[in-house]
Parts: sequence; structure tokens; C-alpha cells
Amino acid sequence: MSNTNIWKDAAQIDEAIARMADDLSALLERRAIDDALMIGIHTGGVWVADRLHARLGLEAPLGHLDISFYRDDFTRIGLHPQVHPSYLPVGVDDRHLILVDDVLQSGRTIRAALNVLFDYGRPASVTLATLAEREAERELPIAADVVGLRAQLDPGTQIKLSGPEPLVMLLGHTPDKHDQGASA
Ligand SMILES: O=P(O)(O)OC[C@H]1O[C@H](OP(=O)(O)OP(=O)(O)O)[C@H](O)[C@@H]1O
Ligand SMILES: O=c1cc[nH]c(=O)[nH]1
Repeated sequence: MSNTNIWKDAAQIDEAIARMADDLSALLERRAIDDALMIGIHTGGVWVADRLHARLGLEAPLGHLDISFYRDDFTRIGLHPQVHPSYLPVGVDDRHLILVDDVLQSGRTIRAALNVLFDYGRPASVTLATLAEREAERELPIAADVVGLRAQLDPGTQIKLSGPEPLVMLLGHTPDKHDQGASA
């Protein structure tokens, strides 16, 4: 991202995560779920999940998922992708899962994450929590159950979570191929 500035500072992110934890806790109670397994998506989703997991006091350790090999757009991961191993502390069969990411835009990352999860087994349910959502730019029929911040941004504007400490959100312009050529 070029020309980035801070969009949400550490205090605003903390507040959004606190609201998400309250909403998730109410949702789990409504659905009578008491053994949820939380899973964060690398990279930003793990930072958000880490904080939600601590606030909710969930018993099962936090899992994390790398979706690199399940993406539908390999051009975005480049020639030397940084792939982290996924970690699921318990089996997903018949478990109620909470999938956490930092940004939900097209929905393609979540599609990929669901494919990874269903290669591990058949969960009882999957709840989706995202720190920021760009609902107007959805490309797949995927919606979050819990959202921290809603954003209406111009196309070409990118939100990035920067962390783990302090956790802040940056807003910037993503150079397209033409821009990159001009600046090279
Ligand atoms: O709904 P989508 O359009 O799929 O966008 C959301 C995804 O985009 C970002 O990840 P990115 O692919 O930039 O990789 P990163 O986690 O390494 O930043 C973000 O962390 C989400 O996972
Ligand atoms: O603004 C956006 C959109 C998708 N993914 C991001 O990380 N930020």
C-alpha cells in the first residue's frame, strides 16, 4: 500500500473487538453453544482471534488457518508466498467453529477457508466474525455473523490490519499495474 495513514487507532480497535466479543457471546448463548472452537485466518485474522479468544475465555485452544493453497487468484500470492502451517488443536467433526478474519470484502478468502475446513472434516456449524467488512464489494454469497467495523471505501482503497502490538488499521491506496510501472 502506498500513502498509508492510520484509519483506526489501537483504542478504536480495542473497542471494536470488545463489541465483537459481546456480540459473539450473546450469539453463542442464543444458539446454546458452549464448546466452540475458534480459528483465525493468517495473518490479520489470527491477531483478532487471539484477542477475541482471550475475552471469551474459550476452553479449546485457538486454531489458525493458512488458505494460500486454496486461493482462486494465485497471482495475488506472488512467486514466493509466505505459507504458515495451519493448526487445529482438536478435530473439527461435529464441532461448532468460529472463523475469524480481519477484513471481509469479496468473500473469496472465506470461501477458501471453508474449503480448507471441510477438508479436515464436517463441523456442526461455522460462525463468521470479521473486524471490518466492506459489504458493498461482496462477490460471493457470504455474510458475517459478527462485524466490528463497517466500511464504505472507494475502489482502489485498501484496509490493512497492522499488528500484533499495537493492533491498528491502515488505510491506503493500492497501486495498480500501471502505477507500479510508472514508479519503477
Ligand atoms: O474478502 P476478500 O476479498 O477475500 O478479502 C479479505 C482478505 O484480504 C486480506 O487478506 P490478503 O489476501 O490481503 O492477505 P494477508 O492476510 O496476507 O494480508 C484480509 O486479511 C482478508 O483475509
Ligand atoms: O480493504 C481490504 C480488502 C480486502 N482485504 C484487505 O485486507 N483489505
